[in-house]
Amino acid sequence: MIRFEHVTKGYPDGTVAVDDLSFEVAEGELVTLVGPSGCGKTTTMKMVNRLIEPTSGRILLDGEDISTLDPVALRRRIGYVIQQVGLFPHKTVLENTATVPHLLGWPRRKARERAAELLDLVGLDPATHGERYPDQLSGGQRQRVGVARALAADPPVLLMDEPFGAVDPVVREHLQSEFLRLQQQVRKTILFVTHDIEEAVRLGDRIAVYGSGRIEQFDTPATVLGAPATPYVADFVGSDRGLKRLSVTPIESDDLEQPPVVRLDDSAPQAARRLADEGARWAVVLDGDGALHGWVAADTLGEGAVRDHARRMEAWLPVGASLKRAFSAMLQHDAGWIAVLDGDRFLGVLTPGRLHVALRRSVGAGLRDVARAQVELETVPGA
Ligand SMILES: Nc1ncnc2c1ncn2[C@@H]1O[C@H](COP(=O)(O)OP(=O)(O)OP(=O)(O)O)[C@@H](O)[C@H]1O
Repeated sequence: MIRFEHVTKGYPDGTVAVDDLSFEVAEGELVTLVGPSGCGKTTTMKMVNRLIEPTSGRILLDGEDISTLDPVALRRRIGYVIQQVGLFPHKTVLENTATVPHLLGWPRRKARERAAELLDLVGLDPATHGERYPDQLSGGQRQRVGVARALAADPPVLLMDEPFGAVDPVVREHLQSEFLRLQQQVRKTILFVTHDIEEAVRLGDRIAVYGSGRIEQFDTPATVLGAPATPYVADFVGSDRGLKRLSVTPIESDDLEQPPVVRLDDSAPQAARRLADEGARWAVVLDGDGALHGWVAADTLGEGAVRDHARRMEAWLPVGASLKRAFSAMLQHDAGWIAVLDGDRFLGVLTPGRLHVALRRSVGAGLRDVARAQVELETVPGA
């Protein structure tokens, strides 16, 4: 969808902001560009909407060389969100959001309807917030208007330059979660600049880690954290990269252990004998429909049915949740294992041992992907 081919940007004073950059962003993919200040992230992004022209190389959008396109028409195909938001102070939130549809010549009513729909999508009530002016909103709300405005004309591509940089960490995390949810719905092709590695791994399908003017590694968050390509990347992602990896690795059904399972209506003495035979100290308890009810300890199984002795499960997780959530739930409930469900269906339990295996699996899987990434990076000398 967006392809950089040997793109270099040099300035007359000899500064090389971006040096022979080659990479590709697939349709519907969110790529985060991360690196220290001055490494060329913003330059990379601004070359896509031609706010900056490369010195050499070319950028293709959907196969078309963007240098052959009219810059104004090009920008209307590309949503742009920046940290300072850049809302027009004398226009209402609704008018701000409708800016691009208006420029595209949409009828006024249609543009306003679209703007209201978008405000709703980013979590702002158009009736309450739509008629306000930007200075009557909080910083987080202004960022959301910025995102809504960028999406208004439904551009296939979004460029986002530290869009959540100006808000406090709590609001920021909230905006990131909402943004991820939104991206699930709209599936735009996104280049997202940040200097925050946490944000980069949380949001990116893939991450480009920048050194000075060059990409040092371009891969999935799990691989960048699990197998940094260079000492520079290892240093940049931080010594706690193992912990960060927990948050980008999902629980898969293959990671789970299968403990003994009993049903609520089973006879308790029979269940006790079975657990004793299997040498198990506890079992998961399912109801008649196979949905998770809770668990039962072998040494508490007396007379009657399992339901008379079973305890409700305090915590469980959906398959696909992050290992970080699993680990955090184990700590919070002081539990040695956590049940994992697919909808209502019980899949198995995650234990600390399996969690470790899952972490190693995520790096292995990431490494298998490296072949693909190398193909894309092979034209970048030294990367
Ligand atoms: N007009 C210019 N003339 C000379 N050098 C420039 C010019 N504009 C940018 N640069 C330099 O290009 C390099 C890359 O800048 P860029 O804005 O892309 O960095 P960045 O990674 O986005 O940094 P930040 O996170 O601080 O925004 C920097 O060293 C910057 O000083």
